[in-house]
Amino acid sequence: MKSIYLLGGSGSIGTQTLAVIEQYPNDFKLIGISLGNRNHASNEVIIKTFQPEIVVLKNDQHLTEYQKLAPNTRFELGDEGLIALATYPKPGLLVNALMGSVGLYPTIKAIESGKNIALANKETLIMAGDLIHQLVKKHAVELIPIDSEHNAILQALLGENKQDIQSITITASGGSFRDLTREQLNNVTKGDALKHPNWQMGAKITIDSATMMNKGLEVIEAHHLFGIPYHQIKTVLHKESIIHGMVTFRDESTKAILGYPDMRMPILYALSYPRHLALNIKPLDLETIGSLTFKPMDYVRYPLLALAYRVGELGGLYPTVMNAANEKAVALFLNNEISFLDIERLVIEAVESFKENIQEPTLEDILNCNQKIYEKVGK
Ligand SMILES: NC(=O)C1=CN([C@@H]2O[C@H](COP(=O)(O)OP(=O)(O)OC[C@H]3O[C@@H](n4cnc5c(N)ncnc54)[C@H](OP(=O)(O)O)[C@@H]3O)[C@@H](O)[C@H]2O)C=CC1
Ligand SMILES: CC(=O)[C@@H](O)[C@H](O)COP(=O)(O)O
Ligand SMILES: [Mn+2]
Repeated sequence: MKSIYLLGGSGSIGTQTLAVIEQYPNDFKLIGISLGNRNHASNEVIIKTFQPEIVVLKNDQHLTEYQKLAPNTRFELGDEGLIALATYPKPGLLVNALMGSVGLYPTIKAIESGKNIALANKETLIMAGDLIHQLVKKHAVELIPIDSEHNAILQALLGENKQDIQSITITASGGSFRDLTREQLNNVTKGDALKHPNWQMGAKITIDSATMMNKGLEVIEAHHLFGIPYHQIKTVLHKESIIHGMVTFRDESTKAILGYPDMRMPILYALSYPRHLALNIKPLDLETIGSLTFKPMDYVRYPLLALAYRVGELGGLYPTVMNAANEKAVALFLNNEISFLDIERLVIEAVESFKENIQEPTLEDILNCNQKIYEKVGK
C-alpha cells in the first residue's frame, strides 16, 4: 500500500488523481490533501470519503463543518498548512497538483522530508530546476512527471542509454486558437480561449496552451527532467494529441507513446511507476482514429515558445521572470483586465527589461524575483 499526499486536490489534476486512487483502494491510500475554495460541496465529499490524516484548507471558512465530517483528521490552513502536509512525518509519494509558483516551496520541503514526488506543477521546475535536481539527488527521492508529454518521454526512455539519444519531441495541440491568424487574435474572448480542443484542464494551463507558453514551459521542464540540451528538444504541432512524446535515438529509430488525451493515464503511471496498472478507460482504437497529422512549429505565430528556448538557454533567474510575468498576465486576462495578445506583450516586455540576472540563484533569490516580477507586471 502506497501512501499518497495530494497538493491541489480540488483542481483538474487533483480530482483526477482522487478518481485514480479510488479505483485502487488496495494499492493507494490518501494520507493528506490540500483543498481550495472552488467547490464546498465537493470538498465535503472528499473529506468524508477519504478521511485523510491531514487536510489543508486555504482558510477557515468552512473549517468547523469539515471537522465534523472527519473528527480524527488534523486540519491546517494556508501556506503554512501546505508545508505541514509536505513535511508530514510519514514516507510516501507527494502529488503536486497546485497551479503556479506557489507549488515550488512545498515541493522543496517534501523532497527534504524524503518524499517521492509526482509532479504536475511544472512551474516548480521552470523556476528552480537546478535546485530541485540537486535536492532529488541529495535526498535520493524519485521525481516522476505527470505532465503528459514528459510522462510519455519517461516511459520511452526506460532501459535506454542517455548517450544514444538524438532528440526528444514534445507534441503540441496548437491550443484553442490554432486555426486563427495573429490578426484574428485581436478579437478573441476569454470564453473562446478557455475552450481547449482536446483536454479538460484548469484555466491557467488552458490559456498557456492557447499562447503556446505551455509548450515553452514544457521545453524547460524537459531540459531539467531528462538533462537534455535545448537544441535536442523539439516540438511539433500534432492536433490530435494522440502521440504525447517521442524519443529519437542516434540510429534514427523513434519510440512514441500514444493514448487518448486523458490525464488519468499519466497520473496512474506516476502513482504506480514503473508498473502499468489497468485503467478503466476507452481502449485506444487506431482504426477509428485513422490518421495522425503533424505540422512544423511556427515560431512567428507563437513568439512565447521562441522566448522560452532563449530564456532556458540564458538560465539563472530568466525562467523565473518569464514564468512570473506569464502567471500574472494570465491572471489579469482571466480577470478581464487585459486582452489575449497583451499576455505575450507583457511577458516579452518583462524578460526584455530584466537586467538583474544571477546565474546560480539561491531559493531565496528565486522566490524574491518571482514576487517582484509578479507585483510589477501589468502596473
Ligand atoms: N489540468 C491538466 O490536465 C494538466 C495540468 N498540468 C499542470 O498541473 C498544475 C495544476 O493544473 P490544474 O489542475 O489544471 O489547475 P487547477 O487550477 O484546476 O487546480 C489547481 C489547484 O491548486 C489550488 N491552488 C491554486 N493556488 C493556490 C494557493 N495559492 N494555495 C493553495 N492552493 C492553491 C487550487 O485551489 P482552488 O480550488 O481554490 O482553485 C486547485 O486545487 C499546473 O501546474 C498545470 O500546468 C500539467 C499537465 C496537464
Ligand atoms: C495534458 C497536458 O499535458 C497539457 O500540458 C497539454 O499538453 C496541453 O495541450 P497543448 O498541447 O495544447 O499545450
Ligand atoms: Mn503537457
